[in-house]
Amino acid sequence: MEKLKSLIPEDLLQTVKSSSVDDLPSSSSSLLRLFLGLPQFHQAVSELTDPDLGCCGKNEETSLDLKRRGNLSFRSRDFHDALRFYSKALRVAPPDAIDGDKSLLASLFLNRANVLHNLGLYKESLRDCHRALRIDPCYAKAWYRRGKLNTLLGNYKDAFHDITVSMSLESSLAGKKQLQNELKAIPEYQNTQTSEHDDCHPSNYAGGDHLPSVQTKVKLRCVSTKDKGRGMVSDCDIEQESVIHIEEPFSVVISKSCRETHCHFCLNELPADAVPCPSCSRSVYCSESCQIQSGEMMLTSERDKHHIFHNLPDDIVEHIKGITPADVYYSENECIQEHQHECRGANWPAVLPSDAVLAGRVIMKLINQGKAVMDLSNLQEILELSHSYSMMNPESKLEMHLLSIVLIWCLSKSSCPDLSVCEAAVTQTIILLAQIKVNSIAVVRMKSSGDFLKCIPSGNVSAKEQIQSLEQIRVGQALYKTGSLFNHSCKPNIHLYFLSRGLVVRTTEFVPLGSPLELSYGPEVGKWDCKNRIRFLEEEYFFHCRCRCCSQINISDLVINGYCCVNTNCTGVVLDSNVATCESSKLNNFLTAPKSLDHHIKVWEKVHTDVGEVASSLLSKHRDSLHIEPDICLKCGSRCDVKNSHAAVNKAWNHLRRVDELINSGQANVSVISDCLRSIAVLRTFLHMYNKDIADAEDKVAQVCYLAEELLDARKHCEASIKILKRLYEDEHVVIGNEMVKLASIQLASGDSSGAWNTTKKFSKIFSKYYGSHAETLFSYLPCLKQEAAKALNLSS
Ligand SMILES: C[S@@+](CC[C@H](N)C(=O)[O-])C[C@H]1O[C@@H](n2cnc3c(N)ncnc32)[C@H](O)[C@@H]1O
Repeated sequence: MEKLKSLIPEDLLQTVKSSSVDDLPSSSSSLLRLFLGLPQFHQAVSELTDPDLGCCGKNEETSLDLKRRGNLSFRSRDFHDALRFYSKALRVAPPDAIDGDKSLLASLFLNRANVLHNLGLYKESLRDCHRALRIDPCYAKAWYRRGKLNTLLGNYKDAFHDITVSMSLESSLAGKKQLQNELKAIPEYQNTQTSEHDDCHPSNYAGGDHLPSVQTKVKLRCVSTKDKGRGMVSDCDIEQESVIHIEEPFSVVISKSCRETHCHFCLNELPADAVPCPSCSRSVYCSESCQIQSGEMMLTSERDKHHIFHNLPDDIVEHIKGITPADVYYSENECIQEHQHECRGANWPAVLPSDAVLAGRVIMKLINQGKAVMDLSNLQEILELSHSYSMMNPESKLEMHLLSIVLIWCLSKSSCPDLSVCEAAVTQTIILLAQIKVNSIAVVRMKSSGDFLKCIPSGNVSAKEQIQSLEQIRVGQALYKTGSLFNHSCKPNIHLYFLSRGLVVRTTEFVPLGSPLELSYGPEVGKWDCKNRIRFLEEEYFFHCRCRCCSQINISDLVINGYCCVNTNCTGVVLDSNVATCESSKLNNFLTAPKSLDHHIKVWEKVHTDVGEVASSLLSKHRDSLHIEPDICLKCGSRCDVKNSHAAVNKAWNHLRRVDELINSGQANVSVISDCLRSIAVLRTFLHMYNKDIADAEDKVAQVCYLAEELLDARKHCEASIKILKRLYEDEHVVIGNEMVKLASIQLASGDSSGAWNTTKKFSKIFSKYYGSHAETLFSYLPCLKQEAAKALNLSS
């Protein structure tokens, strides 16, 4: 991209960078004309579309080499390395390649099945045998391995049939005899289960996560609002914790960082027996059903070899046909085909940013559905999504011009020759990219619990593990057409989460009829102060937030970055100039809007009734003093030197930041704790008691104390952090739930079973408010922590 940018003359560069939506036809056609005439452009795009130049195609030689390396690792019993090599070999193996007298793919699946068997991953191994047999139904060793696995898994009837088929394919007498013995070793199979086949039907996708249904009585409506464009509102009273919306994405693309670890269709974590895309070496799926749903063919043998088994008993032939059907059943309608146009080894989907790949998927979906015309001139009217192109910064505008030209070119060259590379297509794609910026949603998962969950049995802190903490990873980016109609609020009343690639939206409070249903696009009251939230939304989403909390005074915004008063008897708050400017403009807007004389009083009462006892401890009780100025205490009016306080706080933080390194390198000990306590004392001297920095510092100290096995102190500091966070958010905010998970693990470790049990009940209630019955599926350590707490309570009673 940088090379292409350098080819644009200065005047055109300026035209593009300063373009508005109305200028797009002219700026995009000038840029397109320039590029089409430049050999450097053609050179660059041919590298993106030519499968021979790219690195995403199949390659028999590489696959054979990886197979050899896998074999060596297997022989030296390094099963993890062998698994890695065979999985890589599978990704680059061409579907028709032969190794010796066998299909390369079938032999790789079977080799991997052997490795998985040795690693104790029996179900995964069974699935790989199944895959080898679907490609080659006459693969005696695969039938044999399958029989062994089915025996281990207690599927004796299947095991008997598998070994019988293997025996029928075995030519040597000695071999037949050995198999005969294996058959005899299978326990009596009457009334035993049969194995679960790896179901490849598309309706069965996504690692088993099925979307819940929307509560039957819930009604929503899309309305036009004065400040925020269209938005969703409730069309009836809606109870807290109701599922109000579910939706499959219109299009989704996996994050670059998750390409090797997550399924490219459902975005769930990949199992050890992941299946590759049959046409490229880039995409990989958790199962055949995801592979097919993505629009790919499953790897199957084209020849029907079932006649070879004609002299076997009928029930065995049926068994064979059940496992190795000649045709795989799937209907075109059930396939999303979102990946096909990126296949055949072209490099551009691996190189272009996610926004552009997502745009490519949207365009191809609309073309495949017969909705978009070939010059894409009707794209906007089909999608009906909002965008903020004119508000974007000059660099983003230039980037979008370049990306849309490159994308349209790549699509037309690698998969859709009828697509016209013209000004209309480029203009519409630029708008689509702008729509994606504002409307696409990051699909997230909680980090695998296995990475950080160590449920500590009561009274035992021998493991030097960090306290539980919840980390999200961004696994993909998706466009949900209705989901994108929910506006943002810094104090949201709905919460969204994902089951596989499906979106679930839930209310987190009671929502009366006609109220806006709004979620947080990232910033929330309690997380950042008002000016930081506004800045984030302007930079990332290109709009100025008009939610209630960004236009009216609220206590959290006043204290989150506040300083304390110099007067030690005063509990008031002092603001620096940035925060004071933002907060006083909120106050002024509020005061000046209605003109009645009574207004001042009304505002004052409102402030006090809304924020209750905290407000009265922070602000002057005299109506006339309702005035926000930097460096002046809002309660007693004392002047404070915020600059000086700021320097002292920074110094303390530099110290606390170094503590992180010690925690991570496992060097947290008692001397670190006393240093941390000194830093906290500094923070408490200069900052307001509800300043978020103190909560963060307390949290850090709790961590250090926990690692140093000073559990009572760990608990005290964890509780201190929670106390502040409750003031900044609200008692039952999910952030408090997360902190309580930490508190419960400290309580468990210190043997406080009833404390742990009570905390567990509290955080379970909070998580259920946000995630309903999915909480325990999404956070697999929650049931574990609950179980430990219950066990500890029973033991102690
Ligand atoms: C994902 S869309 C939401 C639907 C949009 N209102 C529409 O008409 O299609 C995001 C856009 O909605 C508007 N919006 C959402 N929340 C807002 C808020 N709190 N304040 C101002 N505008 C908001 C902004 O224009 C933003 O770019």
